Amino acid sequence: MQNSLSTPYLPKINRIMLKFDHVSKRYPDAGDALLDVTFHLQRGEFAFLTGHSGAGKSTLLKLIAVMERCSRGQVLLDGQNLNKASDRQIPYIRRKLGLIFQDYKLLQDRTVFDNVALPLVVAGYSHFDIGRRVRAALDKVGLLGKEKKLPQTLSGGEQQRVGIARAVINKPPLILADEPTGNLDPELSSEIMKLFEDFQQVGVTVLIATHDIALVERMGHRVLQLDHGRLVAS
Ligand SMILES: Nc1ncnc2c1ncn2[C@@H]1O[C@H](COP(=O)(O)OP(=O)(O)OP(=O)(O)O)[C@@H](O)[C@H]1O
Repeated sequence: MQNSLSTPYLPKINRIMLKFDHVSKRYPDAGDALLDVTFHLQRGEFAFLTGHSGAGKSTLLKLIAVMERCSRGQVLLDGQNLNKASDRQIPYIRRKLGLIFQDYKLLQDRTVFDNVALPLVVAGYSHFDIGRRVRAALDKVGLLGKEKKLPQTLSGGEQQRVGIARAVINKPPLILADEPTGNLDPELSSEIMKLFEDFQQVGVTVLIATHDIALVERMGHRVLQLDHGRLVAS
């Protein structure tokens, strides 16, 4: 029998952040975009997702963000079965994710501050908390002096940093990035990747889809490789 004194009152933490269990995805009137994909990411892992154009990288990320649902198998995010998630639960699931895109997806008529603040405004944070947290996030990505600028006055690398600050402002446990350095030169790409590594250092799980094989090889992290929807290396 277990001694209750030896059992600390800790919240249950799933060591597995993300699990794909025999996942397939078929789009109507198209072939299988993913076929029998099985892997998992431990909390705090850093992995790249690679593969040719059309291999299924974006589809895999969309299943995690519940922008698409799988046709077979199961996707579990932090222990939650996403197949069973109701539409009402989707905003709460997405708060666990920091989503980063190749084209930054910034609001061009809003300042850097407003772009980064957006998730906190939506979540109902106080004015005081928003100011404090936005400045801390901008400091982290090296943009503290640029809070009043409009995105189009910034370089590509700076705009992506704004996108990253916005993605991490809610302290999500999982960062998903789809070709985050696709529009950047090698030096800026390395700087952005260094930022992702900094988040991993504090326990965040990171999954980055990229075509940039040279960058992937240079960084030496785990690689999940898709080929025509099948996972051929993990
Ligand atoms: N909404 C959709 N409807 C129908 N087919 C789709 C849809 N989205 C993707 N596909 C198809 O699924 C396959 C995988 O596409 P996906 O965008 O996931 O690949 P990818 O590896 O991200 O490619 P890229 O590197 O070019 O972005 C492709 O054959 C694509 O044409």
